[in-house]
Amino acid sequence: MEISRHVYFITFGALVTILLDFYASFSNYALILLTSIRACAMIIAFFYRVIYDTYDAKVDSDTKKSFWNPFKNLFVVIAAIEQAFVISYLKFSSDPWTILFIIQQVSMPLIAYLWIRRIERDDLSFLQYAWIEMFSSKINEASSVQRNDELQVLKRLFRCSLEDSKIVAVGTMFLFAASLADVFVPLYTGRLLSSVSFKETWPEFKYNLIMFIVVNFAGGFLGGFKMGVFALCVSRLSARIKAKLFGAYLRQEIGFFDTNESGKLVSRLNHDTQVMSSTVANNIACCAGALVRFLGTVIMMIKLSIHLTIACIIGAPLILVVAKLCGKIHRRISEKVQSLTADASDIADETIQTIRTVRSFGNENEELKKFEQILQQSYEIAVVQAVLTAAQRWFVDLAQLCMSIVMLAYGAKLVRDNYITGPDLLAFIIYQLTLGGILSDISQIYSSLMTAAGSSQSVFEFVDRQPVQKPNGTLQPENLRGDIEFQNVSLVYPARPDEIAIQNISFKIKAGQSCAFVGPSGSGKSTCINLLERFYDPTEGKILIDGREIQEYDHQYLHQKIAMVGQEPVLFNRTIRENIIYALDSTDEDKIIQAASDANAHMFITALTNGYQTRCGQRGGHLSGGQKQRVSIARAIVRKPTILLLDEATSALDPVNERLIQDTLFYNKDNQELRTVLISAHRLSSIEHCDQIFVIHKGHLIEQGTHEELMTIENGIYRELVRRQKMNLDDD
Ligand SMILES: Nc1ncnc2c1ncn2[C@@H]1O[C@H](COP(=O)(O)OP(=O)(O)OP(=O)(O)O)[C@@H](O)[C@H]1O
Repeated sequence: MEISRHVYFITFGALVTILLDFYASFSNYALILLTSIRACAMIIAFFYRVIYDTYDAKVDSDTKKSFWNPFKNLFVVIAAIEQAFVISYLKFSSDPWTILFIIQQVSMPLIAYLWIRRIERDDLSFLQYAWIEMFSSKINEASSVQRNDELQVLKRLFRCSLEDSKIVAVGTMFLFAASLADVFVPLYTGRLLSSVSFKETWPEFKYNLIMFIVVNFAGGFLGGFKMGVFALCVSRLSARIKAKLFGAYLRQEIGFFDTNESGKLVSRLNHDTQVMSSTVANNIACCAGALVRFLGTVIMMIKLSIHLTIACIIGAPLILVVAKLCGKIHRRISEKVQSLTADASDIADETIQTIRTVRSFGNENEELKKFEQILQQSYEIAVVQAVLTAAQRWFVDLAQLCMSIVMLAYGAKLVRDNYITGPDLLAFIIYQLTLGGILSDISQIYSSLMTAAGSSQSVFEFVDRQPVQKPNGTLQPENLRGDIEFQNVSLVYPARPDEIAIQNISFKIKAGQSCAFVGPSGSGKSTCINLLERFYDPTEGKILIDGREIQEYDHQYLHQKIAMVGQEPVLFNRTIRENIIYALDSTDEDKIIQAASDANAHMFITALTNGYQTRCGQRGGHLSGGQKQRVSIARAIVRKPTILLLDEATSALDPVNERLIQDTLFYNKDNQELRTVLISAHRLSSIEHCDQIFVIHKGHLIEQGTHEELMTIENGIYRELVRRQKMNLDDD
């Protein structure tokens, strides 16, 4: 059915009810007045709608809603007050017609309100809609698609927690038992209080006292167990999700890390997974508990007095409307506070990470000022938030107080008319207050479940993400010779999809050769080396090692045979020894010392107080640039690679040391063979002796040959680079 037809249908139904109300309330002027106002409002809205739908179908639905919403809310409020009047003037009896009439009166405005909202939004089921309507505080933010997604995500999260089904079952048992005990607390509190105030007999007082102690003790005791068990679930779930997410990160291709900042990924890992696990375990538990308590409380209230229960249900929307209105503003403000807090922590994080740069520019005060500015902004918003929190509390309390006054006045009338006893009225009032608490609990549970769904969605997206790289093969030949071939290789980096980093590059390197990539900065030298490490797969073309495509090889095998020392060698915050043997199962001490000696690092390491046990600091920050380079060279050669990739690996060393190390690098002492070595270097004097030199310029391979051959090319780039370097000119 179209939206407008729904509206006509509802409006027509409401008009019929109004006529019925006129008929029922002919002797009451206040009621006639209210009914008339409602009727006028409805008629105006009805014709407005007809005109709108007929003549101005082009007007966007938001504009229509902005007109329709106040009317609709007005109907509901007036209808609720009107129904309250109608009921208060009824002569209550328990005959089915009266009950039917009451149900119709109570349900009509609620149903109309819910349906109108439903049709204005998305095609949700009535129950889904009722749930969102009653408890959502972010009505306009999410589309139905999102809500369905959120529901799916929550279901999946729930399934994840079911892996601990036994623990969850025990927790749920305690939860139901504790909630059941809680249901009886108001009853016996009321009875105990009234046995004191109405001076009941000692046995009655004793019974109420014992029951009061029993239900309170049982509620607290079982509740404690429940909390403990669910806390266990939270930590198990959190550990599982964290491990899954971390595993998913490690599976991704390097391009993924180019496009997703590490801070964001770490925050997902630490913060979002925690939010997910704690919210789902705690809130699903709380939700189940709250529903048990809600049902129990309503049943007890009906048992104590059906009249008061109905009056209470009529008033409840008023409190919900107030709470929801404040909640909406509150949420917006807290989002702003959260984003400012995140900004502040970003600045702090970045400044601490780059403290050396900040210090070298003497920019500490500016950074502090920036930080303080954001703190000030978030403080100002926090003040508004504090005022609003107070106002919200005040409004909700006021609404509750009004409700309580009405209930007490109406309750007193019922006591006078002998519909309810004094002690039961007291118990009822306590139940009514408890119900308010439960409703607000449920609304908070809903909000935090939605927050958890938001966090989970992005976490699951990462968990499900399949790396956009060809899967690794299984090839593990016993001997890898070390022949390399590039066939028309091109690469576009994922972070820069519009630029070609290298294009149509082809060359062959024989096993045991040493080759160098040279060219101006940014020309694509490191890119060629990265491709051999399989950090990226070529966008076009093939890379062959010993005649087989690089992706056919097993991942672990390939990285045992190919070692790389990068431009900015990264060491782990572990000991030097641990850094050298990184990713190796076992290495005897002699081999470690041999590798360190070959990398010309043994001397400086043994000169340190703790020798090989010296810790390197974060990213190797406790060592000098040259020391870091030498430790990482040792790390590369200790595994006796068949192919060694050196990307500016000796740039921080003096020429004498550089030459010394290079001589040992080309030779694989294990099998007494030369190894294939690829060097990317700016210092051209260090690569003159290489078997082949590839000159790369703007992503193209433009010259290739030995030093001597390249020096003979007239106007050749290599020759020009050598000339400029000899004259100490910049090579860019
Ligand atoms: N991860 C990346 N994402 C996007 N673009 C990149 C990435 N790495 C390099 N580039 C770009 O690719 C081009 C080639 O870079 P590459 O690092 O291969 O140059 P290079 O010749 O090694 O330079 P240098 O001598 O300065 O190290 C450059 O334009 C660079 O900006």
